[in-house]
Amino acid sequence: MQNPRESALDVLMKVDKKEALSHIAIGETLEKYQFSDKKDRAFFTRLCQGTLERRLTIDYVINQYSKMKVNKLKPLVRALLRMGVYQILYLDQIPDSAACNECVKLAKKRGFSKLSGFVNGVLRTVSRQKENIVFPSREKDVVKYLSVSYSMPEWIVRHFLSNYSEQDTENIVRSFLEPKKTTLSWMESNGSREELVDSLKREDITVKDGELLPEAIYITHYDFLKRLSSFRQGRFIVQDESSMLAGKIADVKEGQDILDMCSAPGGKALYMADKLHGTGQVLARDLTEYKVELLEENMERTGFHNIRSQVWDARILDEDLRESMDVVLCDVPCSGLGIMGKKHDIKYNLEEKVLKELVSLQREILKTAVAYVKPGGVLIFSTCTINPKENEDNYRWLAAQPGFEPEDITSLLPEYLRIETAKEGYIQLLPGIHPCDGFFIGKLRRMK
Ligand SMILES: C[S@@+](CC[C@H](N)C(=O)[O-])C[C@H]1O[C@@H](n2cnc3c(N)ncnc32)[C@H](O)[C@@H]1O
Repeated sequence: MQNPRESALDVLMKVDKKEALSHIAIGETLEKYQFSDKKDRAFFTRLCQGTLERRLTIDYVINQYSKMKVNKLKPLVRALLRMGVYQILYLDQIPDSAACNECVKLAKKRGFSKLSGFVNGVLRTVSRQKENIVFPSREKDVVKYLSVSYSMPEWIVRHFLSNYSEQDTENIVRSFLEPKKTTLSWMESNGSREELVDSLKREDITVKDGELLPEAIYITHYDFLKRLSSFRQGRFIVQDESSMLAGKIADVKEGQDILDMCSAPGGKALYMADKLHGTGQVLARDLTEYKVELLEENMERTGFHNIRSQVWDARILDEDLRESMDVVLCDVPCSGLGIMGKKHDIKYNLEEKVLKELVSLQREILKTAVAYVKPGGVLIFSTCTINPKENEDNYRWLAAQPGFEPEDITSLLPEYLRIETAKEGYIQLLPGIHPCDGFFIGKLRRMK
């Protein structure tokens, strides 16, 4: 990586122009420069992620000190200013003068010499005024306050406030800005947990036990996961504990037939295949070839033989599978409001009207899902969102289907998650309140 700031600038512009999703653009650059200096790669990643996750706060600050509003600026100048302000406000180890100078140099290098003075002026003013910035007052307008302070669009803040207390809403939006955990899910079929931990430590990775499940391992100080020998040997998959919990609640037993209707890139399907210990079968489906290829890459890496992939639109009923499955997992496409800390694009790209469309798509998928569960079998419904219309309402609809009843999941949960709703068959995990992504899991059984 010749210049991490220039690489970050390219990513920020691509994302701003909606030419790529940020995690993909960042991942591609890291892959391209996988042998570059570890420090440069870490700085590049922080600069991209930090600038993106704080974008609304940064834009508010730029608008205070620039005579031209952020949305009127040329894309390159906008990206440079955002990146510069991020360094000035949030990266203590970078002197403000270095942040300004490097942005000015990049403006000139990219053919914007005439605007380099403007870039310099705005950044130097922000640097001088950074202790005096006036942010919206909580007392006057709590929505604006939470939106600007935690870089969250106002409609999402309003949406959270309509479902949660002001304090819980603040905890949720704050949590999205906290340092992200990378969590590995140990694949027990491919070696012991001790062997995995030893192998990670040998490659200088800091390892800590997860909080909710024994499979979970938190890692820090790693550089490029795909280069680790334990990754190549399929000893783990990257998976948040909330997703592992969906697999755990499915409570699979050796020899079972399992259908995962929306499975790519395969996290939960692999978790369940692992628990079958080489027996039974997971049929893992997704909508497109591209998605199924992502799943297949992970299948190949873990080497599991009891999982089969297939392109299939989950809205279409497959008569051949009617009442044939011990476990059906329906991890539906959703608004993703629970994972905005990891996927920064969601909060900026999602539109309120899409929430409704998602509920009807989910309902279409759930309608076919119920048909596949054999008498005595279970249906697991999950999402990575925190929207009652996508979660509790859909779950209630499922519970009202003839022959289905909610199943108490209390005994399958770690002690501290044994909340009241678990008895009614579901749990809503909230970021900032529980130590994982925002996630919903519900379980129902078809009566014999
Ligand atoms: C939440 S993600 C699944 C994550 C996956 N279960 C895992 O643990 O890795 C939802 C998936 O639903 C897929 N999807 C969307 N519409 C679909 C449809 N009509 N039929 C099948 N899959 C669909 C998306 O491609 C996406 O991969």
